Amino acid sequence: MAAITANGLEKSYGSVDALADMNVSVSRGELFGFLGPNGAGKTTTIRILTGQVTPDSGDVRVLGVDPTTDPIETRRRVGILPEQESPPSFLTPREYFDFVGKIRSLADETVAERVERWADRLGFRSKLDTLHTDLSRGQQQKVMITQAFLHEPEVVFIDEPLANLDPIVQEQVKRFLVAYAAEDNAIFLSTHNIEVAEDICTRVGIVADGKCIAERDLGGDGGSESRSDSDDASTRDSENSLLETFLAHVDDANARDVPVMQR
Ligand SMILES: Nc1ncnc2c1ncn2[C@@H]1O[C@H](COP(=O)(O)OP(=O)(O)OP(=O)(O)O)[C@@H](O)[C@H]1O
Repeated sequence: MAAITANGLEKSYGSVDALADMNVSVSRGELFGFLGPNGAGKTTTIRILTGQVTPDSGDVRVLGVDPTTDPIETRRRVGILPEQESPPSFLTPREYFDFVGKIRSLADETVAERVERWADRLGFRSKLDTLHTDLSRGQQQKVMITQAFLHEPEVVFIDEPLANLDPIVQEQVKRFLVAYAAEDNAIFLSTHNIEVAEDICTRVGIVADGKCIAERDLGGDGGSESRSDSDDASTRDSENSLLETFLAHVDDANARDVPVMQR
């Protein structure tokens, strides 16, 4: 059973069609990159998959739960790292993690032990008792990464996890994400950053105009293995870099005459 599926998702905001027949499926063990330009529909898809927005039509399942009818159970089971979200300015990281631990039904000792581990992993131990308002953007980002993984969820949705982090921490987070997905979890990673996707993702979906217009297997180590079903487009993709694939499909989509890859 796939960890995440979305079939035929449509969503409009007034006259703006954010999603138009979005289809995507992610299995356990995958670090799936969701790659697309501004306004392509990535955040809207994540918000539907995490029960924050109701689609106009289409079916979604996350760990067998329907986020449209059971958003609370969905959010209980998954981790979410939203784009550009800050921890509460009036709390310290330790207070915030205690709060997150409570709503995640974690024992106090479990929270304390995991917080220590994450503070060491990301290098913010000295800031655990500093108000968030006095932390840098990067330090706040480390806190947000920690809260997403605190309950060790089987599925994690991440919007641009590496923004504001220094190169050493970026590398640590990337290696952590690869290892976490490999432990039979699923990570859904939305990004504009093709190099990051190429570096760590097992597979990417390229999104434009509210739908997934192409997919590419990367073999999990930045390799260039192509999909097993070899139509002309995927054969061509296997010979191109991810950047070339991305630009080709997005340009095609913008011209609105792309032959959509069969999925
Ligand atoms: N709450 C909203 N009200 C109106 N329009 C919205 C809303 N949320 C998203 N949109 C529109 O829906 C489209 C898809 O937006 P979405 O945020 O899903 O794209 P995205 O791929 O995440 O973009 P980015 O990479 O810039 O974050 C855009 O045209 C956006 O302006």
